[in-house]
Amino acid sequence: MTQSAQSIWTDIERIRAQAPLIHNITNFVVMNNTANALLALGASPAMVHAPEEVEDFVSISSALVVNIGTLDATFVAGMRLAMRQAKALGKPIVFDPVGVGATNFRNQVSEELLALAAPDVIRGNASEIMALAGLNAQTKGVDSLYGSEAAVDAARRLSALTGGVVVISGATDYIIQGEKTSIISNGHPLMTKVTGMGCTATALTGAFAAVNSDYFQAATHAMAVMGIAGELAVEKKPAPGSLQLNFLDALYELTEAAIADRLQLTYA
Ligand SMILES: Nc1ncnc2c1ncn2[C@@H]1O[C@H](COP(=O)(O)OP(=O)(O)OP(=O)(O)O)[C@@H](O)[C@H]1O
Ligand SMILES: Cc1ncsc1CCO
Ligand SMILES: [Mg+2]
Repeated sequence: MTQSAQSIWTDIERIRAQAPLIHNITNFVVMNNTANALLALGASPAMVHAPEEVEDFVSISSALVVNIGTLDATFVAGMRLAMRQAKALGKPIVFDPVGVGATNFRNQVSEELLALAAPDVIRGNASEIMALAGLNAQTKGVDSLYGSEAAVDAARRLSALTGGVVVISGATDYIIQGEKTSIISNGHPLMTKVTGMGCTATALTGAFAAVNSDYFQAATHAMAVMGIAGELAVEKKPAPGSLQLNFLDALYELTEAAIADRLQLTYA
């Protein structure tokens, strides 16, 4: 048993024991998927975005996940209030810049939110991380046009700017903070055929950040679990509908042995 597998398992046991309340302001597409993934992992999700109540909700939650996938002015108002409150209370903030680079609205809102309350973890695909770092990156709506390795320099600059962790997901996941880099090579290409697997990675990162205040470790653990659960699900049946269901079962049934057997984690 490697130390890394043990440390991932310790976090999963904490999540299962504590069932931390994870406050999600997320998009209409993935609300159901990410709530179910958080439940299967052992956390307690709530999808709460009304500006009238987000501050109260942040104060009873263990982490805040903000995802800009289906943005409008009301969502933005809720995100501002929630992120400011999370900062004031020292709760971890995980940010998913879905589709940033595709429109000026997404670019402006992301820039404003980052300046308002620097996220502890940002998770995006390569196009999103490059766009967020100020590069004029090409994006195809919410899908990446680049491999994750193309965004490593951008992620490092973004991490220097926020002081937080930046995760680039893809065939290989890079988790970057300052000079530190961890690399997860788990996962399966079929995962791109289910909507919101990236958003799910972000939501799970919220659960790990709720139980592990070393956010570099928390993000690394979340990406490892994401990839391993994806592999287990594809092995049950390699098709998108089944993958979506079997992924939840894999999260729920995950064992320390499966993590130790499959973990593909290196540090650079
Ligand atoms: N080609 C691939 N090979 C192996 N695993 C992959 C591949 N592409 C994605 N994954 C897995 O899927 C996870 C989600 O990453 P992806 O980069 O596809 O998110 P995304 O583009 O933000 O998705 P979405 O916007 O739909 O939520 C990765 O962390 C990884 O585990
Ligand atoms: C498909 C889609 N469109 C807006 S958000 C979202 C979920 C995947 O990012
Ligand atoms: Mg995405």
